[in-house]
Amino acid sequence: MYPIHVNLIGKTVVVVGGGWVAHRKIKDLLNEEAKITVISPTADNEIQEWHAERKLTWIKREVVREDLEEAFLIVAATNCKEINSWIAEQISSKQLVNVVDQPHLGNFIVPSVVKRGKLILSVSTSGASPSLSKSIKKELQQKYSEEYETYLDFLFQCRSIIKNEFPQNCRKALLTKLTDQSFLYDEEKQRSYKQELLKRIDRNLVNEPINE
Ligand SMILES: C[C@@]1(CC(=O)O)C2=NC(=C\c3[nH]c(c(CCC(=O)O)c3CC(=O)O)Cc3[nH]c(c(CC(=O)O)c3CCC(=O)O)/C=C3\N/C(=C\2)[C@@H](CCC(=O)O)[C@]3(C)CC(=O)O)/[C@H]1CCC(=O)O
Ligand SMILES: NC(=O)c1ccc[n+]([C@@H]2O[C@H](COP(=O)([O-])OP(=O)(O)OC[C@H]3O[C@@H](n4cnc5c(N)ncnc54)[C@H](O)[C@@H]3O)[C@@H](O)[C@H]2O)c1
Repeated sequence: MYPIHVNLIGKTVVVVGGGWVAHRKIKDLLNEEAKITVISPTADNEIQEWHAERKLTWIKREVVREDLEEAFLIVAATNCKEINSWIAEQISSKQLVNVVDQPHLGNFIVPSVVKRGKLILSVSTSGASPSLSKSIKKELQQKYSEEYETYLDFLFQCRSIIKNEFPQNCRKALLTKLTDQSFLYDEEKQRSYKQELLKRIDRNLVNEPINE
């Protein structure tokens, strides 16, 4: 299994089924700003609310082949094994499909995820034990606290400045320095370091060492 992070903004996603498993996958897909269509004769209350709020489109019937044609990504999440396998058979080699009850029939599986802003930690057991993925996720939630969100924004901004303004030969040292744990919980230190970088650029001192 080759792990990748896919940009789903505006992409057409079809979820077949409207039960608990579909619900869990849809919740995460909504955060990705995908264009979601749910095909299912029944849908749980929250899926119906999302439909009413126009966050997704629920088509209240059984799936047909045409529903799948335009989709970039498909989740086969019905409680019917035969329907889920049939969905996997309809998919072209250019589409992504997740089959929730027979993962080997699809071409991707969904990991357990911790998000802290730009930091994304995803855990998979290659399907061996979703429960273990969930429990490792809980350990990571403890270890990687909320502060990482601000810290990642700081790293992103400093790295952009360094990449654009500092000479190649001193970039690596500066970038490594930024991952020093002492920055993590200290927003004041983050601010002053960023100021120092900008000051260096203003004064044309980009080759001088920085003592933070
Ligand atoms: C990570 C997570 C993401 C998500 O779904 O959002 C996810 N499953 C989660 C939870 C979970 N799933 C199941 C249980 C009950 C306990 C158990 O069975 O262990 C629990 C625990 C719970 O609910 O507490 C049952 C289950 N899951 C699959 C099957 C079918 C099979 O194995 O054949 C069955 C049996 C159904 C049956 O009994 O019939 C299959 C898959 N589940 C995966 C992902 C993929 C592999 C991930 C990996 O590599 O580890 C894969 C292969 C396909 C996929 O769905 O992409 C999410 C954690 C959410 C979180 O982080 O909080
Ligand atoms: N991958 C996972 O994480 C995971 C976890 C638990 C269970 N499962 C498996 O996922 C499957 C679904 O579980 P659930 O709890 O969501 O089931 P559920 O019974 O709550 O929901 C099934 C949904 O599929 C819909 N459906 C049935 N036939 C359909 C059709 N022909 N076209 C469109 N929709 C149709 C139903 O109307 C219903 O909304 C189960 O088979 C279970 O084995 C997977």
